[in-house]
Amino acid sequence: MTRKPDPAGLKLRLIAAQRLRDVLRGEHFLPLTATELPDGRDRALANRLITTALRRHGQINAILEETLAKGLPPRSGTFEAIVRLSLAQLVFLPELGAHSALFLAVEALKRDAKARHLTGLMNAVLRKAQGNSARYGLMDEMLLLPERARVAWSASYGSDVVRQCAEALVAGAPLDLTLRDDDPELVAALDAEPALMDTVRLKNRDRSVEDLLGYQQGRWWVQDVAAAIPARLLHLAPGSAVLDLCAAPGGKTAQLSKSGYAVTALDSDAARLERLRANMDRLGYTPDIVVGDAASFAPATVFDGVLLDAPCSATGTFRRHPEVLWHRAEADIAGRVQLQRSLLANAYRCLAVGGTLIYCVCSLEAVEGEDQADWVKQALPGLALYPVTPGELPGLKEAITPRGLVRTHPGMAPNGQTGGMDGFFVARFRRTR
Ligand SMILES: C[S@@+](CC[C@H](N)C(=O)[O-])C[C@H]1O[C@@H](n2cnc3c(N)ncnc32)[C@H](O)[C@@H]1O
Repeated sequence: MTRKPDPAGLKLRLIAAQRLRDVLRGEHFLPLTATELPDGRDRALANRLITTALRRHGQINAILEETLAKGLPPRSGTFEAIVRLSLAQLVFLPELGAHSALFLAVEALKRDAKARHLTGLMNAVLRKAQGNSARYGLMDEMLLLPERARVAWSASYGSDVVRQCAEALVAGAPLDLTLRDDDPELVAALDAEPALMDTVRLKNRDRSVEDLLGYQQGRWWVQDVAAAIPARLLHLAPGSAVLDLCAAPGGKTAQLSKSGYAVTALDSDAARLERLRANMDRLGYTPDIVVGDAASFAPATVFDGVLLDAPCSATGTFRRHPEVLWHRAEADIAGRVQLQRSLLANAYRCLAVGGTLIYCVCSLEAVEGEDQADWVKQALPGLALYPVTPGELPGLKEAITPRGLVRTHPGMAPNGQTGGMDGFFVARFRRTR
């Protein structure tokens, strides 16, 4: 007996469900690649379903609460991933058609021995959601954010910014590039617009990063406009010795190299440093590369500048990694705060008297940002705050706080641009003794 061929669209949903399941279990979201799903249209659709399910995670939680009286069935294989992908399609991507969402959800479930007994439940949930899809489509945007983030961000920035963050979560992020050289012809050919200093923003993007003009020749690197701010604030003389702690994959190493500094790039993750090395080879920069622990690294000679881009909750990157919002609990943010303090203390030891330290995190949590600047004041008295002035960030004065710290969030954009920016915090210090 010959087996019936799989219905069209099933394979991509099975692969998407696997990827979403991994992310729900705590992995970082990486879009499916051509190796995983060679057909470009299938791949684009699978990635769209996953990203919609992740961006709408909070609203889908509310739908599941209403439609699953007893909650998610335990030990049910891919059930949760499939129901989330199907709700994403049914409610938030109606142009893809309801029929395929319902039919392929059940077909996908039948392929999973741990979940195939739940086809009745899947049908019931999706039919209820279909009946209510107009109402679900208009759900409160605030449901998009977990309560922890809503409360913490409201306290730090006010409710308007929280709403802007919710809107930015749905909108996603544009692609920003930092240019290796002043290159107006390249900017025009890329259909990009100047965003801030040597950062440009692509207006349209119809291909993968590697296929964009100038990538292979190392004429730019991908870096959100907010992420490009910290390295610009060092202002040292060319040739100065600069230590880039926590450097991989090297966006800031490339900027420091471009400024003409003698750069040492350190990271504890050897595999990520290999990516840094490949990036520097492509761009033609030659920093010293060191595998080491930034909390205990003891250089033979101190540095004129240290940039500490500390490991953090990464909640400022939620437009590209919506899962960070749901993976970060209070306790693990507190763990990162302690790690950041030990890295700050060692960054101070690595810095020459008179040298400049930049501390930054891609986080929207004040405990990892503004509060750390307060901690430095009382715990590391040899470091004095060296305020950032409005003239240093033309077109982005609103990001500079009265104390001279830099705070960006997705509701901001430089020079009247649209498309927002990552949430970043930057503090600059000088070693006084
Ligand atoms: C925010 S990422 C750095 C991004 C990088 N600066 C850039 O601009 O491309 C944080 C990095 O910290 C590294 N890291 C975490 N703990 C570390 C430690 N104790 N010592 C050195 N690096 C560490 C991670 O491996 C990761 O590459």
